[in-house]
Amino acid sequence: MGNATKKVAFITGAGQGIGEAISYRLATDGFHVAVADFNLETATEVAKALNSKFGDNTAIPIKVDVSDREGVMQAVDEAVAHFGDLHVIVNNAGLGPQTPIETFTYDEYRKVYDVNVGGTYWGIQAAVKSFKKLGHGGKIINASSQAGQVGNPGLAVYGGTKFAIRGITQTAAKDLAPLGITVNAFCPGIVKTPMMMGIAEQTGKEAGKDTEWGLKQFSQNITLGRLSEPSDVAACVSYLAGSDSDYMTGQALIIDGGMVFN
Ligand SMILES: NC(=O)C1=CN([C@@H]2O[C@H](COP(=O)(O)OP(=O)(O)OC[C@H]3O[C@@H](n4cnc5c(N)ncnc54)[C@H](O)[C@@H]3O)[C@@H](O)[C@H]2O)C=CC1
Ligand SMILES: CC(=O)C(C)=O
Repeated sequence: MGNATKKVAFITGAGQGIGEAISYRLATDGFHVAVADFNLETATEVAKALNSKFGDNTAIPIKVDVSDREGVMQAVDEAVAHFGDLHVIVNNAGLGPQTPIETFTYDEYRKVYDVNVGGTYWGIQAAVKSFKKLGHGGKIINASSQAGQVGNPGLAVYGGTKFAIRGITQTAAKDLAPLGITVNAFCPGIVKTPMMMGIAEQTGKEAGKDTEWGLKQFSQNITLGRLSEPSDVAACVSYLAGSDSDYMTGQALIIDGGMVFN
């Protein structure tokens, strides 16, 4: 069994955007947080900020490339060795480039699938290995998207990965329930992060317009009339990471301000 006094969460893509907000929210909820990112500089900044707000050893930064299976295994082991336990993994890291359907290349397809889908597979495997070693179940939380609910123009590759992540979530939920492990996904709408600003900029550029125009193309049908803050998403992930969601598995929680109605 593990020996941490607080629960422990491992969060990928935690150096900025939604992952940073999830790190902050789970630290607020009382978790130790492994702030894992390809960019060690931003991960270190986030961990430093959490330690200064919530106390020493609340968080540690970890460098990881989620597309590298062995690297993910090692990164999760590093977090468990440091904190002594693991209860939650949030497979949040993702890439979201525009990929025009007629012209995207093999390399673009491979890169996005390796990070978004591969990173989710390897995060699941690493978490299960640790949960089993620690002798308890746990929670696996995967980042899908509203673009994994409906097709978004220009996002053929990204959208494919986000639909795939919902499928992986349902399958893993069935495979892992006997081990006391729940697996759920979250599906944000249009969230004000560097990723979304990049997509909006490119959409605008291709139409000879600016980023603001590009953003409007994605955000004009939001029922609540505003874009999402990263903290809106983090609040729902807090629910998925906590005991209130214990009787929930294989689900995809849609947090999109009413863009997609099922
Ligand atoms: N921003 C949005 O509107 C939406 C985002 N999402 C999903 O939420 C997740 C987070 O998105 P954002 O915060 O917007 O993205 P972002 O691009 O702002 O941040 C992503 C983070 O992941 C890290 N990262 C990228 N590749 C990595 C790799 N191979 N290994 C480890 N870390 C890596 C980056 O360094 C960065 O810190 C993604 O999975 C995205 O698809 C879903 C729906 C909407
Ligand atoms: C970036 C993203 O997930 C969108 C447009 O839904």
